[in-house]
Amino acid sequence: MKTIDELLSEGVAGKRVFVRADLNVPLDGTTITDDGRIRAVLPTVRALAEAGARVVVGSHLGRPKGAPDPAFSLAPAAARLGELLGADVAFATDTVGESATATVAGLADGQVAVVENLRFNAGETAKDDAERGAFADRLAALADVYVGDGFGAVHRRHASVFDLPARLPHYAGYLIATEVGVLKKLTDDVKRPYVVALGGAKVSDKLAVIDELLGKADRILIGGGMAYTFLKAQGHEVGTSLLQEDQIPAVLEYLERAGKNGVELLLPVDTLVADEFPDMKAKAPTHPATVAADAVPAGTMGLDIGPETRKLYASKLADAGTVFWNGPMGVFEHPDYAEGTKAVAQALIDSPGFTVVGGGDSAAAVRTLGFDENAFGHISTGGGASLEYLEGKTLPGLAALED
Ligand SMILES: Nc1ncnc2c1ncn2[C@@H]1O[C@H](COP(=O)(O)OP(=O)(O)O)[C@@H](O)[C@H]1O
Ligand SMILES: O=C(OP(=O)(O)O)[C@H](O)COP(=O)(O)O
Repeated sequence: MKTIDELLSEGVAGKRVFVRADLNVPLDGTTITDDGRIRAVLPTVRALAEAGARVVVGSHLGRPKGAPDPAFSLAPAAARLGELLGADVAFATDTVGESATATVAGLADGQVAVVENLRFNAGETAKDDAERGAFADRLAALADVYVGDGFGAVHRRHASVFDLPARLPHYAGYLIATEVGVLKKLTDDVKRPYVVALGGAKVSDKLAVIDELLGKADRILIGGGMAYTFLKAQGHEVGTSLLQEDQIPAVLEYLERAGKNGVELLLPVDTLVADEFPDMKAKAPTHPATVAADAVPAGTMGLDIGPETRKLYASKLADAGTVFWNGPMGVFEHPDYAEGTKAVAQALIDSPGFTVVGGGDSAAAVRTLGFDENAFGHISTGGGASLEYLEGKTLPGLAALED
């Protein structure tokens, strides 16, 4: 994999460099609640700008449906990037259209532009190679060189991640180099017990990784939205909690295989439930009830692990040699459902092992809940990406940078 240092030594002054970043930051309206992912790409953007490149930053934000949607505009992220760089950052109101073309043409050496959300274009995420390729061709017309630095999206076979680098000279940015360096250590030299804690809301993606993890981890702690598919699979009521019904057979097989392989696959023993999902903006008290995991009342929604589970999971992390944690244990954005995530974060800090927190929201959670970033071994900007790396999978966005 050629790195950005090689690009810089070859010289980039006057060249248009497309940086595929992951600026998928959590937003409250148009306010960025955690800018960690923007900070993470600064070294790459700054080095290119200082070397006189015309830097074009592209990213997705959220999961819009292949068409413009103001709720997912990258404008707030572009503004924050400008503040952090201490320089004006131009913003194109489309991704490959007239605004993008004019904005990029107007860049002077050393200037930076952000183009609008890549996923406002159906070609970005299309399954069809030709459709993705056609969009990648349009992106390629905006640049002379490609730098991949959106680690959080390298597991996606998307046009800007996979097809675009094939069309331009390509290099890995500093963030990708750092992330891969740390995760490689986790695959090459795992100190045991190796404990993986999984939660969050991207249930379908993350249930799938357990398949491989059953051959690697000693303990897997399940929390967040994915817990309820397990509880349902065991025949329990889960009310209106997040549920991936089609993965129930897979989950039953995981439970069986864990038993055979001697892997501890732990589920919550209690959970906090409420009648409805909390209003995040109001942050008003919601009066959750604590119930046993096998006694979720019909019509209620599980929103955090309960106090007994917090204690259980902390004890399972207390002697860990290595910990990888992806996915908040509950809806941590609301104070009534943050205790599970806080308890697991604290247990990582207290654990003697090497600890990695991965994922946009997990990283945001530890920062916004007031934990010291330096108390963890590594905070990765990618949840799904780091999980798939740890599974040993070939990641499209890394493979594309290799040839
Ligand atoms: N029980 C739950 N029900 C619904 N959402 C949940 C639950 N537990 C956690 N979440 C949500 O999961 C989201 C983060 O999920 P995800 O994107 O998978 O994590 P990451 O970005 O760290 O990979 C958070 O916004 C949090 O509110
Ligand atoms: O937030 C992200 O991943 P993560 O939640 O697994 O950390 C990345 O920006 C990828 O987003 P996606 O899962 O919508 O492709």
